[in-house]
Amino acid sequence: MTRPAHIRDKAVDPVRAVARDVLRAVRERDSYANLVLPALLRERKITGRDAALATELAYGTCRSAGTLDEIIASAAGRPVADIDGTVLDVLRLGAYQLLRTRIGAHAAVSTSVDLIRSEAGQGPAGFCNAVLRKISQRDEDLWTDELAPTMADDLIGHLAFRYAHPRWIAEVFAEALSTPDAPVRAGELQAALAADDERPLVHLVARPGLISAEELAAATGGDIGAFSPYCVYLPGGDPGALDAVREHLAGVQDEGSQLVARALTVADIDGPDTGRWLDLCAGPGGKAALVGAVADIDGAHLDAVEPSDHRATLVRQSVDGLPVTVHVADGRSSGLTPGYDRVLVDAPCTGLGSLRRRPEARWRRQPSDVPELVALQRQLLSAALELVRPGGVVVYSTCSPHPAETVGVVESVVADTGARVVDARPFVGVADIGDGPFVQLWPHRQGTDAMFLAALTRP
Ligand SMILES: C[S@@+](CC[C@H](N)C(=O)[O-])C[C@H]1O[C@@H](n2cnc3c(N)ncnc32)[C@H](O)[C@@H]1O
Repeated sequence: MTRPAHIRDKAVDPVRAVARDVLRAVRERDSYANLVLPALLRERKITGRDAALATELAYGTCRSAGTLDEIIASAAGRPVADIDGTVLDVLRLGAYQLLRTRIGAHAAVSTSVDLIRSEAGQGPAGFCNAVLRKISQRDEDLWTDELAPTMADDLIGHLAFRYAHPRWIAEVFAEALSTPDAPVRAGELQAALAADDERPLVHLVARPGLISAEELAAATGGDIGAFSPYCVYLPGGDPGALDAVREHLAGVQDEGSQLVARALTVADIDGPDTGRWLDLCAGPGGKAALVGAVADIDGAHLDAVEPSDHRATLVRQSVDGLPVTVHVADGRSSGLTPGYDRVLVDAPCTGLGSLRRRPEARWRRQPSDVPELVALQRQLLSAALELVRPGGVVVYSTCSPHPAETVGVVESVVADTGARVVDARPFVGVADIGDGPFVQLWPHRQGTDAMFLAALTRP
C-alpha cells in the first residue's frame, strides 16, 4: 500500500507538513485556511500542542505572506514569481519561523529542507537551505530596515511592510482613522496595523435565554467580554470542542458582530414594536441566531433573507428552534411585505475589518473589488429603507472600515432617498466611541473586528 505523501518520509515533521499543505491549498485552490486546517488536523489526528503549533505556523505564514515574499525575493536574488510554488510554500513557512517565532534557526531551516527534499529532491533542497540561511542572518527589524521605505519617507509604506499588510489596505486604514480636521497620527496607524497583525482571541456568544455570559465564562474558563452582555473571551483551544458550543448554547462570534446584532434589537423606534424584524443579508446566520434568540424572548419574529442556497442552509441550522423564517431570495427584490419595525443590512463587503480572523484574505482582496460591492451595498440599503415602516429602524453594517463602503454608502443613499441618519452610539453602548452619528469599532481600540454601524430611519 502506498502511504500518503505527508507521511511517506519519516524525516518530515508532520506538524510542518500540515502547515505546508494548508499553504499549498490556499495558493493552488484559493482555499480558506481556516476551513482547510481543521479538516487536515482531524484527518491526521494531530491534537494538543502539535495542533496549536500547526495553527500558528499555517495562519501566521498566511497573514504575513506578502512581507515574507519581499524578504525571500531579496535573499534568493529573484522574484518569487520565478520560484516553483511548492518550494515557495516551504520558503514562506521557514521564513515565518525564522522571523516571527521563537523557533530556533537550526530547527526552522532543517525541517524546511527536509520538507523540500522529500518532495522535490536534493537540488531544490539545497536552494531552500541557502535562501533560509541568508534570511536567518537578520531579524525582522533588520530586514525591515533593509527593504521597507523609512518612516520619514513613506509612513504608510513602512508600516504596511512592518505589519504585513498590502499598501492599499494600510491606506484605507489611514483614511478611515483620519478625521475631517486631521490626518491619522503615526502612532494610531501603527497601533491599528499591529493589532490587525496579531492572532485574535476567540470570542464566544452566549445565546440569550439559554446561558448567561457569566455561566459560559465559568464553564469555559474564559473572561467576560468588555462590551457585549453576551460575550466571553476564550484565551485559546478549540472552541468546537467545548460542550457549550456542541450543545448550541454558545457560538463563535466576534464581539463587534454581537454589538451590531444587539443594536438592532435595542434601537429606539417611534411607536410600538409590532415584532416584525428582518435580516436582509443573513448568511451564514451568526447575527440571525443572536437576533432570533432576542426575538424569542421579546415575542418578535425574524425574517432572514439569503440568496445562496448553501448559506441559507447554514442560516436554518443556526436558527433552529427560534422564531425565524429563512427566505432564499435576493435582498434587492425579496418580495417581502413592507412594514418591518427593525431591519438589519449586514452587507456583503470587502471584509477589511476582519482580516485578523481570515489569515489569507488581506493578500487576496484587491482595490478593484470595491466598486461592485459599493453598488450592491447601496441597492441593499435602499431596499431595506423601502421595507422598514415609517419610524422603524434600519441598521446598516459592514465588517469593513473602508470609507467607500461605510460613510460613502450611507451618505449617497440618504441623498437619494431622504432617509434620516440617527445617532447609533446609544444602541452600541461603548464609551468614547467618537462624535457619531456612525460607530466604527477597531481591533486596537475595542479589541473587536473593525465593524461599522449606522442607524437610519425614514419619515
Ligand atoms: C457579511 S455577510 C452577512 C453575515 C451574517 N449577517 C452573519 O452575521 O452571519 C453578507 C451576506 O450577504 C449575502 N448576499 C450577497 N448578495 C446578497 C443580496 N443581493 N441580497 C441579500 N444578501 C446577499 C452573502 O451571501 C452573505 O451571506
